[in-house]
Parts: sequence; C-alpha cells; structure tokens
Amino acid sequence: MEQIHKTLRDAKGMRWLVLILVSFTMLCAYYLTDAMAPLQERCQTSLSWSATDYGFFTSGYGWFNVFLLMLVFSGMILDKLGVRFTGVLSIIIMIAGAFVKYWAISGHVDGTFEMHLGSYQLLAPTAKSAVVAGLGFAIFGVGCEMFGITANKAVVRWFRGKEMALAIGLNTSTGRIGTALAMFTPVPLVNMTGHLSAPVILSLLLLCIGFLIFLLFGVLDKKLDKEEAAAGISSDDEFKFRDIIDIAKNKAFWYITALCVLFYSAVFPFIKFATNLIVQKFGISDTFAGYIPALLPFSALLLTPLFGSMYDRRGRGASIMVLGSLLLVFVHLLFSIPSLNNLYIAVGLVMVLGVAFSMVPSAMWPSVAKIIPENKLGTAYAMVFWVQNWGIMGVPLLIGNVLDKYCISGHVQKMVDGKMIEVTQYNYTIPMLIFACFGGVAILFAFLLKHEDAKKGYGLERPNINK
Ligand SMILES: C[C@H](N)C(=O)N[C@@H](CCCCN)C(=O)O
Repeated sequence: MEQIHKTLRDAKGMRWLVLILVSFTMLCAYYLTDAMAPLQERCQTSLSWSATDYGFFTSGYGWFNVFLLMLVFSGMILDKLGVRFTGVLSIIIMIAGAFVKYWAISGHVDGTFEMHLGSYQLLAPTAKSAVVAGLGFAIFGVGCEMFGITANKAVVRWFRGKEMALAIGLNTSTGRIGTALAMFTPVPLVNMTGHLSAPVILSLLLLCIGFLIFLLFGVLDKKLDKEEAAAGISSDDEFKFRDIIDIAKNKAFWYITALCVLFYSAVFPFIKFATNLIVQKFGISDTFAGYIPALLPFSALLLTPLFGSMYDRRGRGASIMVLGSLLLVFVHLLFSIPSLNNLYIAVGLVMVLGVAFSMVPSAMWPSVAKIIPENKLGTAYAMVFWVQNWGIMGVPLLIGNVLDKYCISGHVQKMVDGKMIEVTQYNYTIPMLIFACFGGVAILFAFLLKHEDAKKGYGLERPNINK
C-alpha cells in the first residue's frame, strides 16, 4: 500500500496533538507572569509596597534577559541544542524562579534595601521583599522567554507550509487563557486561603504538570527527527555567530522588532497596572476590578486564532499589524480622558484592546518566519524578544515612578484584615498617554514594514498555506 504520510508532521492529528502539548506549559507560564497583577493593592497593604516597589518588582521579569543577555544565549542554545533540550531547561528555570518569588512574598523577607555606588544612589530604598520577589521574577523571566521562543520554533517546525499562523495563534491563545485566569483567580484565592502567595503556589504546581506534558512532546519530536533523517530531510539547525550578523542586516527584521517592543510596551505593562487603574478611575473594589482587564486576554484568546487563520488563507499580514496598532492608540487615548469614567466604556475599550492584541501578535510572529530562514529562527525570535524585554522591563519602572511622582491624587483609609490602612490613590491620565505614545510610534513602524515588504517581496501580504 502506498505510504500516505511521509512524516509525523504530515499527519494532521499529530500536528495538533503536538500543538496541545507545547501549549499547555505556555498557559502555566503566562499564569504566573500576571498572577500578581490583581494583587497590586494587596502588596501595598500586606507587604508595604509602594507603586514604585510594585513597578520595580514587575520590571524584574526582564532584568536577566536584558542585562545578562540571557535571551540571546537562549536563542543560541535553541538553535544549537534544539527545541526538546531548550524546552526542558526553560521549564526547570521557571520552576526555580517561581520558588524564589514564593519565598519573597510569603513573609520570609522584611525591611528595605538600597544600593549606592560611591555617593551615587543606584537604588532608592525599596522593600526587600520586592527586591527578592523581583529576583525570582527575573529567573522565571529567563525561563519563560526561553520557553516562548522554543514554542514558536517548535510550532513553525511542525506547521510550516500548513496552518502556521493559526497554530502560532492558538499557541498564543493558550497563553492568553493563563493571563485571563491570572486576572480573576488570584484575589479569590488569596481571600480563600489568607495567603498572598497562594497564586504562586498554584503556578508552581501547574508548571510541574507542564513539565511532564512537555516530555510527551519530546517523544513525538524525537520521532519526527528520526523520520526526517531516514527520509534524508536535513534540519540545518547549527547555530553560527554569523547568523546574528545576517539577521541584523535585515531592515524588515528591525521594523518588526521595533513594532514588537512598542506594541507590547503598551499592552503587557498596561495589564500589570490595569486592575489598579480600574479601581482608581472607575471606583470599584479590586475583587471585581480584575474581571475587566481579564476581558482583554479573553477576547484575544478567541480572536488570535481567527486572525491567524485569516492570515494563513488570505494573507494581509502587514496590513493586520497596521490596523492593530491603530486600535491600540485609539483605546489608550480614550482611557486617558478623565471624564470617560463609565464602567461600560471601560469594558468596551478593553474588548477593543483585545482585538488589537489579537491582530498584531497573530500576524507578527508568523511574519518573522517569512523574513528569516528557519535555521536562524530561534536566534531571530530571541533577538526580537530581547529588544521587547527592554520595554517589558523598563515601562513598568517608568509607570510606577510616574505614578508616585506625578499622579498621586489622595489617600484613603481602608479596612484590611481588621486593620485600618492608608491606601494611596492615583490618577492614570499621564500613564495612559505614555502608553498611547508607544502605540503612535508603533503605527509608524507597521507602515515601514509594509513598505519594506512591498519592496523586497517577503510575502507578508500573501497567504501562508501552500496550495
Ligand atoms: C512575552 C513574550 N516575549 C512574548 O512576546 N509573547 C508573545 C508571543 C507569544 C508567541 C507564542 N507562540 C505574546 O503575544 O504573548
């Protein structure tokens, strides 16, 4: 009988099974990434964190990726040692980071910390628990980003020439489920258990399950390797330093990277402050306020695969990115208007932001694979993520500082655990204008990318599926 499937990746069921296996860990990783976001005010009352402390801790995610170039090394490891090794390593790193974070916020660390270089103050007095939690988040961030590029490369390997953008979209969507869960489960979990660290413990458990599931992916991926070797399909995976130079010479690569850092700087850090924004601007308790930002990943999780599938079948990747960036600016500008403080408006704006947050990622990540050849893809994704991490790290710091310096609108007394505590109130107009500015510049790079594609013919406006 004639052999129908040449390799495992030609079997549709296998491809989708692989996607499920790779995506579950994504959910776990994204849950922990945002699990502290609804707890900003709780950190203020339980750990005495200011907005600056919270911003400092949040920025921790990018410290090692950015300053120690861990992301660049991750890309090299990925292209040299492959998706299986890198995936396992990344999950172990995430578990280690999550543990440190748990330690820091579960009452083991007290006092403040400051750092000087001679007479120059490098770090103003910061809650020690925020510093240690930031270190844990920094370790976790290395693993999480390493896993992100690994997942991208694994999905491209299994889906190239097939439903690539849909698959990347679904993988991203699974991550969004994690983000959505992180928006509305932490406060009830803390209320139920009485422990601020309960969501982190849950994440640790989820990551251990993710580890086991990823091992199953490893078995299938190894089988694919063997089949490809037997069929004489070579995977030219070896990393060479020249790859970095080749990638860096590509103009379209830099446009997409600039678009990435600007777009994500206006979304991920926004998520970190969104619950508090809703509490402050729309006057509802943090228990319910987290449900509104949760709509963002919810709508994105439904729409990302939809736009991915549109891109696969109809093309128009560059145009999707332009439109997504326009929507982003529209939303942030409206959020910045103080008189627009009706809750329905907040819900509507978050939903529209969800559309933008679906359009740009669903087109951006498959587009990188059209600009850069597969054997350099791990390094290319790592370089994009590295630049993006500057934003993920720097913007929360910026916003936290801006809030404490320019946006304090008053103080209120709140009853927490039977004690009256003073809670600082913030006006979010300036932070929202900052987010809108990032979006404005992102539009410019989206247009530049579209223009470069028209010139060089990368096919960003063409469908991904080979007919
Ligand atoms: C935070 C991370 N560096 C990132 O950029 N995540 C993206 C891309 C995920 C691609 C998953 N296949 C996101 O949109 O979450």
